[in-house]
Amino acid sequence: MSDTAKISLRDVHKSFGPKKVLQGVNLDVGPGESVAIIGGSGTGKSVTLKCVLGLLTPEQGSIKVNGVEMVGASRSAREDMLDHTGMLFQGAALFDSLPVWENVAFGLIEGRGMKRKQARDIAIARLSDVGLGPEVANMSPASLSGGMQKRVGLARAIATEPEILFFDEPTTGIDPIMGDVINDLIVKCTRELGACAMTITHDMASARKIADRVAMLYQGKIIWDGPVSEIDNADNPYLQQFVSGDIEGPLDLDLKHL
Ligand SMILES: Nc1ncnc2c1ncn2[C@@H]1O[C@H](COP(=O)(O)OP(=O)(O)OP(=O)(O)O)[C@@H](O)[C@H]1O
Repeated sequence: MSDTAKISLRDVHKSFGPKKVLQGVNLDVGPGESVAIIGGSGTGKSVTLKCVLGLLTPEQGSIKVNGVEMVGASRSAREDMLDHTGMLFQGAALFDSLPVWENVAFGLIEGRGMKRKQARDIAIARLSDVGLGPEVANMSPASLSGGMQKRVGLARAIATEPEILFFDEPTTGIDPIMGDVINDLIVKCTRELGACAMTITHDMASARKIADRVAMLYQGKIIWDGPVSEIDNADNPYLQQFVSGDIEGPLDLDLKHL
């Protein structure tokens, strides 16, 4: 798998002072595949994502994106990688100073140098893909509901037709019904692009819907990795406790982090 993987992590270690967060993470995301990294609060999901995006540097291990080593990569190699990716941030992270369409078109105008008129037309088409009409194009993101902001964030993530999509806690902060709408849109948009996706989430309903495969992070390692269809029958007590949400079980939930 690692030769053809779009994203490949090998023996990734990341510490903060004495705190060892990642202690040998191995994970592959294949072409067109959607993988969710699940795990409790503070297990290192965000740290893993930040390492892949180059926002944090692991002290050991390899992270390849499209076959290119990202650990210790030059700024231009990292920018080239980011040019092929789209990202839906937790909380959408839109610029309130720009109208909705310019948020969606940001990567097209700033990254690709596209003319504003053409970029605006594409932005309106992408907004339509996520169920938003042209009337929202000139609105300020601040005037939208949380669910609409997530949709705009998704439209922005897919605007440049990336090969790789990252979703950071896509359903956090919105109600379960809107969360389900976002999950459906993520599946639709990812499929239409033929992109691969890496999602970090602690929302099992979202992971089940979005992902082909789930990888569970615990104590710095992926302790279970398998198809979504095998989650319920998996013989792994850590995964079972996490999936069922039981308080009692082998997961060593460190209450200091909650
Ligand atoms: N920049 C940093 N400096 C020091 N410690 C950090 C830093 N970033 C993360 N950590 C620590 O790494 C651990 C893992 O954090 P991380 O944010 O990856 O957890 P998570 O699994 O994403 O949790 P959540 O679901 O609550 O967001 C935590 O103990 C956190 O305090």
